Amino acid sequence: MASIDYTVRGGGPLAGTVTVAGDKSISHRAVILSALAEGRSEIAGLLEGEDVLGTVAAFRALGVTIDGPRDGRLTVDGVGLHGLKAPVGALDLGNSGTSMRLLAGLMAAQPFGTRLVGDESLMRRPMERVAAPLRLMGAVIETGEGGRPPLHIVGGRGLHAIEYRMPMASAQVKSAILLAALYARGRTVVIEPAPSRDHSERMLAGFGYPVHRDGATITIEGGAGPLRPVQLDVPADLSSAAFFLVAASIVPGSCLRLPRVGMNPTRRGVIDILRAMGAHIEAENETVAGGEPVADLVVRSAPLRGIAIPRELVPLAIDEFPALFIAAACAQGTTTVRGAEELRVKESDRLAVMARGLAALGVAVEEYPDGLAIRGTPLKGGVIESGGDHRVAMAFAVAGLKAADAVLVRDCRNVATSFPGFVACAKAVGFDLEVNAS
Ligand SMILES: O=C(O)C1=C[C@@H](OP(=O)(O)O)[C@@H](O)[C@H](O)C1
Ligand SMILES: C=C(OP(=O)(O)O)C(=O)O
Repeated sequence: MASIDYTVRGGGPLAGTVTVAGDKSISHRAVILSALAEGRSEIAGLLEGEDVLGTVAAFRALGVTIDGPRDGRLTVDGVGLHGLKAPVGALDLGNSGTSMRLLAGLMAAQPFGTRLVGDESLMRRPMERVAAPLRLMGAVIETGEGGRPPLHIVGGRGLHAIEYRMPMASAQVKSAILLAALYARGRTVVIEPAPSRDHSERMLAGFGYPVHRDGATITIEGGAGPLRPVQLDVPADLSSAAFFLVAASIVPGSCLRLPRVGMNPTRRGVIDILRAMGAHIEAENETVAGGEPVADLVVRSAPLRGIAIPRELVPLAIDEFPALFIAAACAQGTTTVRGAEELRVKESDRLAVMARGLAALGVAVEEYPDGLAIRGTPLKGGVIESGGDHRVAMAFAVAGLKAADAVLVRDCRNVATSFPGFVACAKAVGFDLEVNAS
């Protein structure tokens, strides 16, 4: 398959409104819980990115009738908690860690077996983190070599509740356990080492299923009733908005408006970090959509300064580090992040791939096992290997706005997994961005 490359050149101020697509994490969960509800749910604002389309395809293969998506609208005829059917063949979840880990939890509780596979990147990602707690619940799961996919899940095991202290802050692990716990005998307790995104807890409650939180402890009782279908509006994805928050901050004279962006406190670390660096971001028209806080964001360019990013903000901004590293490269002084070793097991090793790319643009970067130190430097042009990682590709497209010469970003096809409209949005507000197939 031809590689999709971006060429970005520096330019004038960015201006206008960017309507970023629906939140990826919330979209996955909306599809999953709608499929398990008793009756028809209607979702608006769904992300039509490949990752979410993979989750939709998986539920069709599990016997759920789903209409759409069209213009972000999806109608799901939920089959109830016990209505899924055995799929024919393996479920291929493409590039999506969220799909594989959440489905592992759900499939562990089904009366039939399943096999979960993915693309080259997903087949390298760690899966023992979900398999281990699910086995403690009574599931039988085989992982591939080194605890990686494929996942072979033997069905027909009655699960029982556990009390589980998670070793890392991971919403995917937490959500896999919560989905399995819907079917488990007894009361499951999950304890988080630090807050991770809480969309699953919020959405389960929205579908009428009781979930209790007390500090770091989440409690859920198996068999506590059906999920009731809903009408749900997915907010715009702050993780996609982050590229534009950084872009407008670093290009002098810029001002962008981003409507209806998700502002969940367990997601908004990127705003707190950028503000601490001196960014000018305002939230207007704050309201609630689909059980999630949303706001219109207005960002204006501002001189940024390097900071030591507080460790407690790391899980709250985990997907935004590629964008934040570009902000750091354009800031005055040095920015350090530590405690971010999870970045090594995303779609790529985001610490290594970002460090290499920044170095290619002339930035002084020091790499630690769990972080980076980046000294702000005027960027030169160059060629960047994205490692097939959508967030790395978009981050370096933003860097191109500030580089002295063109920045060529290779292997950008996977931008379609999380933000298929990225190029159109970027061009509409003034990016000088060319797409080439090589
Ligand atoms: O639950 C989710 O929707 C996600 C959780 C995070 O992963 P971890 O659970 O591995 O931290 C994040 O990086 C991913 O993009 C989406
Ligand atoms: C890590 C990410 O997604 P996933 O784990 O679902 O592949 C991401 O979107 O940055």
